[in-house]
Amino acid sequence: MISLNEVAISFHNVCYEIDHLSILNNINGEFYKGKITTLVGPSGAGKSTLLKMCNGLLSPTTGDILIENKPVHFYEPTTLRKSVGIALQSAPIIRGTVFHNLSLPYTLQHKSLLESDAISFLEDVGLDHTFLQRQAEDLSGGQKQKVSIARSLLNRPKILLLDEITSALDPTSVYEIEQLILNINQKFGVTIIWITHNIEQAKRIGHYTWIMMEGQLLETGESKILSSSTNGKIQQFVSGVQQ
Ligand SMILES: Nc1ncnc2c1ncn2[C@@H]1O[C@H](COP(=O)(O)OP(=O)(O)OP(=O)(O)O)[C@@H](O)[C@H]1O
Repeated sequence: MISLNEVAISFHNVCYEIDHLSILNNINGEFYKGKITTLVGPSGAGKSTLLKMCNGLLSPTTGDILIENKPVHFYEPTTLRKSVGIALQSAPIIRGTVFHNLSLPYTLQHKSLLESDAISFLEDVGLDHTFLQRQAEDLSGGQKQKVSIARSLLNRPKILLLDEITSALDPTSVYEIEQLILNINQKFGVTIIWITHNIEQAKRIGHYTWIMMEGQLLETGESKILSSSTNGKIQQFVSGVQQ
């Protein structure tokens, strides 16, 4: 039986310009519900720009982006930010305890986070209750990233955007973060879009991959395209990154 993927986000002829400079050029493609899509390409290809369009941080100059079949501008910005979470390379941590850091999205919504819920969010990212009262600034890079991911789960997002979240981490932490993202994807069915410069990671983690270059979407498909693509530019990019 063929199972058809449902679409979480679709791009239709999306262009983005700054000061008449083309940053994204006619992007057409789909991110599938409950799947992990890795986004790869050389520095400056437009990956972060494209990611920021998925939660309304940036808007296309022309073209349309649909989230669950509705245009991005249909959603109220705070509703959109709740259903599309984001985690960045440098996990933003503020002074105070892990509990204080975790509570932040709720504090901003004038809500309070129950300690039992905070523990459950920490457990989802592989940290036990003893972390709750630790000073967040004293944590290792990998632990800070886990707290940041736990915080981005607080609003129970349907979609999670990840921008190079493991590029500053040691191999053990990289492995742990990969495992917890896989777990979040499987346990909660969260759609993941993950920018990475690590081709092996893109193949290991992604069900699908988008390959971008110079503001264009060169190829999309199952992540094996990173090995099997016959496009010379892609072959050159992949072999260059792996050297
Ligand atoms: N506000 C801006 N003003 C001018 N140029 C910008 C602006 N934002 C992005 N750009 C340019 O757009 C291009 C794409 O940037 P973007 O950060 O999306 O690339 P990227 O693929 O994520 O790169 P990297 O892998 O290095 O993070 C780059 O050439 C960048 O310099």
